[in-house]
Amino acid sequence: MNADVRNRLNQTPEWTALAKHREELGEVRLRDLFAADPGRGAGYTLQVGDLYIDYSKHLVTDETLRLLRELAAATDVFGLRDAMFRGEKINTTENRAVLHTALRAPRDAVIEVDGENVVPGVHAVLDKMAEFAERVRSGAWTGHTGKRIKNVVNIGIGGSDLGPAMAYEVLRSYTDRDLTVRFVSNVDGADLHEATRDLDAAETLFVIASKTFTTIETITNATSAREWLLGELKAGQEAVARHFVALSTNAGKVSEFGIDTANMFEFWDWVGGRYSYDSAIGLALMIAIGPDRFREMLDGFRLVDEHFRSAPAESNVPLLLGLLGVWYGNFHDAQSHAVLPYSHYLSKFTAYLQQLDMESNGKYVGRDGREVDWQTGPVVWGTPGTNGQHAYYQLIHQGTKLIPADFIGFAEPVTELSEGLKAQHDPLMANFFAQTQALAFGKTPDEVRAEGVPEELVAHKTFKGNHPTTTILARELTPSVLGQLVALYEHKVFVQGAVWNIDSFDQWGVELGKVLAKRVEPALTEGAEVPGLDESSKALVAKYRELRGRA
Ligand SMILES: O=P(O)(O)OC[C@H]1O[C@](O)(CO)[C@@H](O)[C@@H]1O
Repeated sequence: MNADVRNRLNQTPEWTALAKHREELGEVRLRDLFAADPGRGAGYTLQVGDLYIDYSKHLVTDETLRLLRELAAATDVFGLRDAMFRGEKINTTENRAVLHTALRAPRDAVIEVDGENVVPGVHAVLDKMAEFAERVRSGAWTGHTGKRIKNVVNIGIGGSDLGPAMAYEVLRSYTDRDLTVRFVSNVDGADLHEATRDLDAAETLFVIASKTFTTIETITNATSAREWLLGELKAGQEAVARHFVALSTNAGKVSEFGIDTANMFEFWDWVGGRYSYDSAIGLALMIAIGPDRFREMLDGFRLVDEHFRSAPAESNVPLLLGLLGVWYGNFHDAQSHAVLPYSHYLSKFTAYLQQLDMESNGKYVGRDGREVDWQTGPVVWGTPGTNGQHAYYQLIHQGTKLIPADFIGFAEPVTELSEGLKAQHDPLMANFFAQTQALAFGKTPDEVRAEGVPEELVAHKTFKGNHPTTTILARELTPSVLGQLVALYEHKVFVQGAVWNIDSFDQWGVELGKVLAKRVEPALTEGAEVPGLDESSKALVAKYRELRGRA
């Protein structure tokens, strides 16, 4: 499709057909869709790897899905997908390939960037990580004073934090429980303070994770961590080598910081920060769960990569999930998307997805540099479901907004729970199934009346239902299943960016704030004049200085 036509996405026949179809469907009711097709519950489902996907509770018909697939074909989603897998530079604003899929490619795969096969490098780093992780886990790697490492503190932010921190939580029951693993991201000194205050520096390894190794928050925290360590050990610079390793693409900056590049685990500019936790950025995770589990996780990623690459449009799960998001965002004016896991271990999963999705698709400029005039990425939010039920589910059930949601749950509790605690799994999952049922089918006024509810309360106790959800169900939360889930969302985000014609792999929107913070800081510390500072910010800075006794 040529660029001009492409930029007028909402004037293409495929888009117009969807808009017309939406009008014709009107207020289609899930109750009616199920009544008309008793096979819908079992029929509107797909399987990818261990993930069973139920999309029956969506406001769609076969015709909706067909039209959405036509939009995907017209926007050449699969063409862009193939270009990504081939290593073409589809991140055009940064002139980079997008190859997180190469991070989980098998050893014998050949994926070229600028004529060079990147797969041997990927496996060389994985092997180096595995060797190091085993040395730490076995006690062979010791600190400066000869003590065994018992604590690992990952310092990084954004993609250099959220992924490994999330995965560490998810796979906690697979971790070495004798190791303390913590994640520090915030430049607020309280974060590092709380992470280190009860640790013995002689037993602590800092993993400095930064793709660029220039991110102010990370370098500031790493510098403070080094001061803390040297102060606690009463040692000189020579102690750094046993207590600091770096995960980065920037060897120059790593050695400038004082970390021996022999202790650096490399990755590449074709790995986006938010797509990086299965690269060297996962080192702290690998130390925690061990190399074998880490590789199982990579296998899970690969399984979904292969599915995305080869499954036909009708059964391609990332394509389906991406298109459902387009349906609600562009044809129902939904502004947000909730991800609601029914697993305590997935407590950081939605926070991780926020960066993955919102930093990727939160854009109003298209690939051609022109402003788009259609909605792009949604606000992604959510927390573990049962907690949400007692907080914000009221709004999902009876509020005025349409909030499509993903429900993620597991048939089995984690193995290490006691029998008593395992017994809590059925009540947990009863909530899981009950909620999507209530959201979809609600409760009619007549059903409420039949319960003898006084007439003045009938409206209050009525649930309109028709709230769309996807249910993702797997037997057990394993490393492989985590990899499958993450790859599923990565590719879903990809599909949406492709349809909307935006570059999902840059993040220019985070730059302005960084530049302004640098300019404002001298005003806070020294009262320096900041040229061009607006009146509101000036007054706020003055108030800050007054409150800190600096005025
Ligand atoms: O790994 P780095 O280079 O420190 O960057 C951290 C994060 O900062 C960002 O660039 C946003 O500011 C993210 O995309 C990235 O994950």
